[in-house]
Amino acid sequence: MTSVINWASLSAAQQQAALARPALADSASLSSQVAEIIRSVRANGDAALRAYSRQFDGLDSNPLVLSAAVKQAQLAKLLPERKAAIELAYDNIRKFHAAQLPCDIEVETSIGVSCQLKSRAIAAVGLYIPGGSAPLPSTVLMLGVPAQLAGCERIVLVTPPGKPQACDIAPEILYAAELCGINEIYTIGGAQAIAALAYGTDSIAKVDKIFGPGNRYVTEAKQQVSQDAQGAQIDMPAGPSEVLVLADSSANAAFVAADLLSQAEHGPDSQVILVSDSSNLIDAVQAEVNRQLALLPRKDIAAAALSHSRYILTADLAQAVAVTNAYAPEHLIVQTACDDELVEQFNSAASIFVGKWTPESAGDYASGTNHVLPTYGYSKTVSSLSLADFYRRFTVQKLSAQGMRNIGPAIVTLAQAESLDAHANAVRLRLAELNSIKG
Ligand SMILES: NC(=O)c1ccc[n+]([C@@H]2O[C@H](COP(=O)([O-])OP(=O)(O)OC[C@H]3O[C@@H](n4cnc5c(N)ncnc54)[C@H](O)[C@@H]3O)[C@@H](O)[C@H]2O)c1
Ligand SMILES: N[C@H](CO)Cc1c[nH]c[nH+]1
Ligand SMILES: [Zn+2]
Repeated sequence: MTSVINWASLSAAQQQAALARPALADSASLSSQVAEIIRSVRANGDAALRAYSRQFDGLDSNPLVLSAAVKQAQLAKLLPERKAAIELAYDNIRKFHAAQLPCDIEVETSIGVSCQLKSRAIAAVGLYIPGGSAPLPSTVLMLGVPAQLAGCERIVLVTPPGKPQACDIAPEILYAAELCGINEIYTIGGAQAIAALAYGTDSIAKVDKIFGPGNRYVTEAKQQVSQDAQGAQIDMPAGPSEVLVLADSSANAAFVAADLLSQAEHGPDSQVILVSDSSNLIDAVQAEVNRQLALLPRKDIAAAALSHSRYILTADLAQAVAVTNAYAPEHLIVQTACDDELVEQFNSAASIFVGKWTPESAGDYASGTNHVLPTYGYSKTVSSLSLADFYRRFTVQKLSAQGMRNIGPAIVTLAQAESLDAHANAVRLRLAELNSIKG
């Protein structure tokens, strides 16, 4: 059993340490390892991609490009009930994201001065679908549906190939991709896939923006390429899964334990936290976690994640809310006697699951919300993935002669205040011309 942390007894430094992310440990060596992978892909292109597939994914020769024939052969293996479930999830995700379509706006700020805000789809997007430890067709929907709705011209999907062959991309991934109209698919994963999307190789043309979650290598690579002007923009740091459950004595311990385990099974560096004002509930959840863990096929992975899980006892629910806001979880599940009241008090969770009938699995797969979410505490300022992320916004302004007369003098005054005479001249010349026409 993991020991229970009594929050009130910790110093500020101990509280901060108790909320540290395991995936961020040893970040210096992670950063240099990933930098070397990116450097090698930039220097050696496809050859580097094949070498890393051999090293990390155990593949002797990776074709890199998924052929139409292999795709059809894999799709033929799809089970009907899985096809139906993917379609249900697709429909719900599409409904929720279609409601987010941006509207262009036009405002006349002064008479004769028109300002517009327009949105246009980003032309080329790269979607990273994790596949190291489990293929995630649900992530194809989370990224592919908004890319399709936005109307991105080129949608590229990369995913690590299953063993023993590069063509072993799960049929569910391929069917979800087909629903989203994605035809350009590459059998690569990890930091090397991110480098290929950001800089291009002989087989893969570079994209403008990279989307998608992944393990610590993938997430670090996304952050590195986004800091290079020649690289690519990214959606957000969406690393190893995290869930914080805030529950009181009214919660169902078996449900809470199942919710914690559902994220612990993602990977050894996932993090799951229970915060409660009830020590009885914490004891009951710990017992349930041990009982349910033993029955899981992925118990070794979940056990590794549980080794850095936390059970935090707070003095009351107000303190539980404060701990939750300080941690800024990717996912927050609330199971208390006053859920709706508490929801208003959270200011940093990326996605919130309210009440005993709302497991995180609902949002992971099929409620319609997006499961690509910021981790590592970034949700304090970074939002969950939405349709807007697939657009670029830009402004358009147009002044008529009257508009120039109306705001020109103020522009000249402001330019003079900034000692930027050339700025002022660009307006003075026009005002002079207007005055001469008038005269
Ligand atoms: N935050 C989110 O929105 C979100 C959503 C879904 C999944 N996730 C997370 O995505 C992650 C998926 O991880 P995964 O590992 O299963 O798949 P992945 O596709 O992210 O990573 C697999 C790749 O990692 C590379 N790799 C493995 N070991 C390496 C090493 N030692 N050095 C360098 N590269 C190495 C390999 O190239 C491999 O192909 C999980 O942590 C899961 O929690 C997050
Ligand atoms: N919980 C993950 C996001 O952290 C998303 C996911 C996909 N499949 C199952 N779960
Ligand atoms: Zn999940």
